[in-house]
Amino acid sequence: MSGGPVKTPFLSFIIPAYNEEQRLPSYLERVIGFFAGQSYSFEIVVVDDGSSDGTAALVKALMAQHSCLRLEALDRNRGKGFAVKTGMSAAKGQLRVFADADGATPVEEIRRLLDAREQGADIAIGSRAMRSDECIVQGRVHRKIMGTVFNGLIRALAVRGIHDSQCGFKLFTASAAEDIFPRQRITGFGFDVELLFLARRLGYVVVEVPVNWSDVEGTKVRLVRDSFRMLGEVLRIRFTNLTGGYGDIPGKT
Ligand SMILES: Nc1nc2c(ncn2[C@@H]2O[C@H](COP(=O)(O)OP(=O)(O)O[C@H]3O[C@H](CO)[C@@H](O)[C@H](O)[C@@H]3O)[C@@H](O)[C@H]2O)c(=O)[nH]1
Repeated sequence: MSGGPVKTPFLSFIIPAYNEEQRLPSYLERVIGFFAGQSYSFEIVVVDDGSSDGTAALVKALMAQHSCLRLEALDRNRGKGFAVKTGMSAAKGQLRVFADADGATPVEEIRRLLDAREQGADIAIGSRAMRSDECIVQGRVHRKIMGTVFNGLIRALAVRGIHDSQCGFKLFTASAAEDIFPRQRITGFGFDVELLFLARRLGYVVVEVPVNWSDVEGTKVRLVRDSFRMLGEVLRIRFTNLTGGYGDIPGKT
């Protein structure tokens, strides 16, 4: 566990975005409005993942009005994992949070991640699978079933004790981020699992916290195709670990 409570941190809020011209503007306005009312300083880093629509242009237009906003533009579509990694390395905050562009988890839920950090977490991850009276998870039934099956596999193959590896709402301290992200290999949706796997191996305190989440129309995830890809990525994590591909990390087996 590193450090105690962090007072008035500088916080980076990273949003990976791929063809998000429809969903991003309202979320960005909400995020900017929320942080403007907080006592700490912040930056918002949007990583445009080689979008073919007007995502980058709309962020640039908003940058003229909001100095807290930055854009990292990838020259081609590289995958959510690559986009988050890029945002994390461009970020300057003592605390670094990434969140999906559709606002499935309301930005206000960040208080739950910050509370976990105050209590000693190096990494706090939003979870849709933990029971809490305060939390509402709204989504389609087939996705919930797939999520349950996928997370069961994750627990068996890669990271024990995690109920929801895939929720796109996660906080890292700067030191944890700077240790973990350079080791990340997976560029697709399976990257969350790799991050958690590396965090565990490197001895970071990972705390899972229940958050509100709702299925927002316009998901880019293709259930069958992306589920198989993720499964392949999880197997790749095991293989990379077994063959020493992660370099000098404790507990390679
Ligand atoms: N599809 C896709 N999305 C990308 C890409 N690069 C960045 N993203 C961004 O990744 C985020 C998640 O995509 P959504 O379209 O919002 O999908 P979702 O159904 O809400 O995603 C859920 O499942 C994903 C896979 O497990 C999770 O990564 C995500 O957090 C959430 O739980 C969005 O911010 C999207 O712009 C890419 O190459 N492809």
